Amino acid sequence: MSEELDLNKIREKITVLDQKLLELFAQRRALTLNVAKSKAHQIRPVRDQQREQELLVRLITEGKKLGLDAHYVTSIFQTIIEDSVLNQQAYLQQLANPNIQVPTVSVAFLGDKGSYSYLACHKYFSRRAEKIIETGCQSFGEIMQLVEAGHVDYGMLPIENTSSGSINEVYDILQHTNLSIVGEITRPIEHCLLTSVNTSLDKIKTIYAHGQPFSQCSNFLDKQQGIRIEYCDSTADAMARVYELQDETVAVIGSEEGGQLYKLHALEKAIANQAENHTRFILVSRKPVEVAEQIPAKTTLILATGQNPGALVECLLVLKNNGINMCKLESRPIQGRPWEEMFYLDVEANLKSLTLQDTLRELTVITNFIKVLGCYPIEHISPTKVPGSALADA
Ligand SMILES: O=C(O)C(=O)C[C@]1(C(=O)O)C=C[C@@H](O)C=C1
Repeated sequence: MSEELDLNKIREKITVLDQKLLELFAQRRALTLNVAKSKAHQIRPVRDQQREQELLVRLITEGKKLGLDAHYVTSIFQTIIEDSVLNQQAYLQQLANPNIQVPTVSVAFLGDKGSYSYLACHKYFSRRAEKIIETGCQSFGEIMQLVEAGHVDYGMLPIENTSSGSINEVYDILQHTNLSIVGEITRPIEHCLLTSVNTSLDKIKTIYAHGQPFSQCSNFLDKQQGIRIEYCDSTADAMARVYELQDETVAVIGSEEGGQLYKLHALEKAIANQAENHTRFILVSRKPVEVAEQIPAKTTLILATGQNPGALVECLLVLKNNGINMCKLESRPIQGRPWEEMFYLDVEANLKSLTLQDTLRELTVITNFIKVLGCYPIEHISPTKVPGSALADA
């Protein structure tokens, strides 16, 4: 066989190229850290979407000359830019909060190894800490208690999901805590049906699942006949039970990534009702953080209005008049005060800004109760769009 077609030889060449690519990625990352240092100096925002667009259009054009598809080039560089922005944000946050606990952090989360919360912790701290000391918990209340008592630095809590909506239990707990929200992370939730032994769907008699994944996969489950659902405290708990059983008639709903930690494999993938299924998690801590001016910030408030008509509208008008965008509004009953509601608002503004300070003063006058739950960097990096003309002839 000619050397050109010798598989081992070709793979060796690919390995060499991949190594070079990695080194180039690392070099680019190091340069963007210098960009962050320069921006810290000049107080310029991390994100510069005009620069991103110019960069993408140039790379698409150059890529086409090399026979590379425009969508391929776009998706690679959007991922690189997302990493660059998140890295710069993490660096600037360290500068703004020199007292932040690093390089080792302790975090409490729901479930055990492999739960969606566990995966969110690892993703969140991957660019912020060298070592994570993990504490899996059985309930959201336990997570809050561990952080409040100082046994751990942080608690990771799921707060909303694009399919099943807000997680009320977490909202209710936030009414009664002194902890601050210091970060957020949104993760894709890719539910799979996982098994511990080789089997087929028609043999499955019992599915273990936590309530949230169960409701998010209701369409798939409705189609399965004669299957019993066994509710578990967490996805990790469900996965551990299925691993122990080593039974071809049982399966669990969980992520493929988490399942790997329990030697489970996916029998069915993408079983959620909605193809795009994401959960937003919040990170709580005893001490609030400051958000660097170069980073887009979100502030979460809770407030209670009087029972008079239009009371909430009045509050929203204060936001409107101050040009503050509200990205989430939620209401929950106030315990012990039937029919009265506590409102939770996420606004896109930095607590340090004069505009938000003025807004809070105005809101204080017209509400019965108001509290800031935290101000933290917006973690969601929406990809910069490239003009259709650049993508054409792909
Ligand atoms: O050039 C900058 O200003 C950067 O911050 C670097 C970079 C990139 O990684 O290329 C990242 C974020 C900006 O939105 C634009 C470009």
